[in-house]
Amino acid sequence: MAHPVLDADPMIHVSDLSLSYPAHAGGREFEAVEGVTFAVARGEIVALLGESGSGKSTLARYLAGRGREAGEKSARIKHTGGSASVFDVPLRRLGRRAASRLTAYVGYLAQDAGATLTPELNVGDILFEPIVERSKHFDRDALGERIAEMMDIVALPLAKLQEYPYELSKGQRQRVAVMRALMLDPTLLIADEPTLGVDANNRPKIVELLRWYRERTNAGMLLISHDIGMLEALVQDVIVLQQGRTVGHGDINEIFRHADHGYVQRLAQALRATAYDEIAEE
Ligand SMILES: Nc1ncnc2c1ncn2[C@@H]1O[C@H](COP(=O)(O)OP(=O)(O)OP(=O)(O)O)[C@@H](O)[C@H]1O
Repeated sequence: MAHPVLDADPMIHVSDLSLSYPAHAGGREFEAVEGVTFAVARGEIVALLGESGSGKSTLARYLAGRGREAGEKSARIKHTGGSASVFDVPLRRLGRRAASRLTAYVGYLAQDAGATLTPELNVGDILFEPIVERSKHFDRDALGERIAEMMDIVALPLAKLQEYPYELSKGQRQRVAVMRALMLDPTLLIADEPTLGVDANNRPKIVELLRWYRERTNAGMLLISHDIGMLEALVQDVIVLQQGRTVGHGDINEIFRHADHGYVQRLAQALRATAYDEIAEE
């Protein structure tokens, strides 16, 4: 069984990758990602962009080693072509044990993760949960200090540690979810829309948290985000998907300035317009 090589460079290597959802409810197998090629170098932050339904979440979940984790069979991702590896571990036919070995190092923030926090746990327990699940022996004081530092960065008062998800706003829940994804010190973070549902004033706090984490650990990141503030602060390379295929790939400024694909041009315009709207709001 392949063991994760944590200093592998690139961290993520994807070549001509195709991913499908199985046929269900009388429908056909659906190819969500088609022939995608890219790499994320060690310590690099790359963004995946593209309109709704372009395959971003499918690709992110698969690369996070969670492709077969979905409860329903119909949501399990099938590797139908090409290759993908993370920390030199090939993802095709990844067994359960190999997956759990890999996911110990790959943090994953699912889309809308703030909405799926365990309702019966308070924020403190939600943050400790991944650690407790891994081992009963940990330095509670050191972790407590780290949690306090993260709470400060995302501007959540410490009193919130005692509150339950239903007592928090949507944006507060999302901030807790992002903190939780960092608790196991992932060497690679794959995050699906980390600032989604967070108001414009609080989005920079999530950006700040990711920047802080990255400075501490030099972790690599694959971010799905259309948040222009986040892209500008953290990202250099972007991959643009449309209907499962790559339609742009390269330096963010180059891609947006010299976009030769109509969709990328429209996306760049839309992102600029969003940024201006936000400035106008403030
Ligand atoms: N469980 C599933 N079964 C069949 N098709 C699916 C399933 N989940 C997603 N799809 C389809 O796969 C395609 C890619 O979906 P995906 O969620 O990866 O796109 P996305 O770019 O992340 O979109 P969004 O920005 O809306 O999250 C879509 O056409 C979607 O309808």
